[in-house]
Amino acid sequence: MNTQGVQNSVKGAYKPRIEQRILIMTAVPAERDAVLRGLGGETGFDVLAAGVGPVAAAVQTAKALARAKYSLVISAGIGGGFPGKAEVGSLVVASEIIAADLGAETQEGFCSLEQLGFGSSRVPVDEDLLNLVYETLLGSKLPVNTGPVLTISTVTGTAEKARELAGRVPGAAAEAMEGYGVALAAQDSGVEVLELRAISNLVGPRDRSAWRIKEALEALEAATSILVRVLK
Ligand SMILES: O=C(O)c1cccc(C(=O)CC[C@H]2O[C@@H](n3cnc4c(=O)[nH]cnc43)[C@H](O)[C@@H]2O)c1
Repeated sequence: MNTQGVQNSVKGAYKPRIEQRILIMTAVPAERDAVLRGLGGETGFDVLAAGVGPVAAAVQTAKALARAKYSLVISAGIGGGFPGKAEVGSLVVASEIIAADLGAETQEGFCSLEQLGFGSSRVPVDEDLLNLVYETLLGSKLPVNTGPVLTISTVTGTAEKARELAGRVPGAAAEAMEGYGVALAAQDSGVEVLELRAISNLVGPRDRSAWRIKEALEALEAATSILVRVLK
């Protein structure tokens, strides 16, 4: 928990200590616009489209955090769901934000930053905040799961790679391309972070024609319109 928020022992009791803004980072304008529609003109939120990938996300998040005070940063957008963990059209709230391809390939398999001794490839999510968001969405009857969300720089395009990632991160629910960049910038500023993904496709063999972007953007909008009531 950082110094900008207050928690007590009651589950789901996350409350910003003073009125501060919430920053929502998306990748592309279509995601930003879905979030803005969900917010319905509510004040206290800044919503940005940073570009695709963790580097653009980190750079733009850090710049935004330098411009204003925020109590919370949310990485939001569409994402791929791991088969059996998150269906197309559903939502995933990250329990942990993991840089899944940051490391080294070896003859024995993938070596993470931790294994290489270069720090952490994982950014934790505050448990009370996660519970508040997950339970709110669950209560709203929107299809929602929680689990680790992987950040990758290259969209997974084979069943073999999907199996490798799921094997490496037990319980992995979704993958996307920005969460870890947003999370690292937030962590560096001592601000809490969340990642919310609306599932447009399954992680596995590439079939861009099967991506259900419209449905995912509608789910993102619906989730935002529910969450706006509890996050402020
Ligand atoms: O073409 C469009 O209309 C359109 C509208 C909104 C978003 C897009 C994107 O292509 C966004 C790219 C964005 O999506 C995330 N994403 C979605 N599925 C996956 C996946 O299976 N693996 C990794 N990332 C995924 C990712 O965060 C990209 O930034 C197009």
